[in-house]
Amino acid sequence: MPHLIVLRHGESEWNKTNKFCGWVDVSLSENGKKQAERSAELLLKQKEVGKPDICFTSRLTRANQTAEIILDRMHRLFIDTDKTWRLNERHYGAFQGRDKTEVLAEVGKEKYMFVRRAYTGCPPLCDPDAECRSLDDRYNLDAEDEKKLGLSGGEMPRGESLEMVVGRLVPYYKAAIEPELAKGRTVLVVTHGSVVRALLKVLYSISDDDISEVNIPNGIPIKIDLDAETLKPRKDKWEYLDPERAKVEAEKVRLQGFKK
Ligand SMILES: O=C(O)[C@H](O)COP(=O)(O)O
Repeated sequence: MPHLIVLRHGESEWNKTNKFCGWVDVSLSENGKKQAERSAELLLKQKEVGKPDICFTSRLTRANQTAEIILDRMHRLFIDTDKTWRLNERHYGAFQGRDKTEVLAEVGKEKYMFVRRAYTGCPPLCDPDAECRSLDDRYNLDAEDEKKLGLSGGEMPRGESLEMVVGRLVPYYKAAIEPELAKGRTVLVVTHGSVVRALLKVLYSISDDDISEVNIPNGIPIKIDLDAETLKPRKDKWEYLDPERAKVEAEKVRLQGFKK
């Protein structure tokens, strides 16, 4: 039976300092590294799932570090690890680098939560020559793989809604990730909060309204057992490998910016 293991990276330095991050390439905090270690421990206990056969991650350091820590602890550093911009966090546009509490005070609670969690919520766009777009060389790194997969990334984003993340994720999921699951493999996807939300929305047919209530904690794996034929989830709800901690941490994510 194919297994999909999905998680958001461990706490980043900017998660810790309450800043919007998006495509800015920051590292894990020490706590984030510990969360990655704990994720590996949780996965090692999942005897029926077995160890990952292949890993997919983003072009951002915080996710790559998390993946490397997990694979190292599971003695699976030798497996293929595919990196792609399509698993990057949503681009947070002109909010990137800004303090969440300051943005909340500036735009008000309704707009703040609309941008963060509404399906169509999009931050103000960043300047075309903004620092964060220095990723474009790595973005171009994917050009060859994109061509092989029959994908074309188009213009680099300057700010994304969750709807836009779904739009750039799904073609990649179908072209690169699903074929691995169709082989009955265990696939590890180490990515970002918005991408996990996008994937859950598609896999569990979560409505555009209901997805705004979904918050993703740092560094707690979600195990999704898939039907071998349809590659759809066998259960109607995803399960965290540490459900109690996930509930507490997800609420903290929702409240980011409201408490200093
Ligand atoms: O990119 C970021 O700022 C965070 O990882 C996600 O932030 P959010 O939970 O406010 O969307």
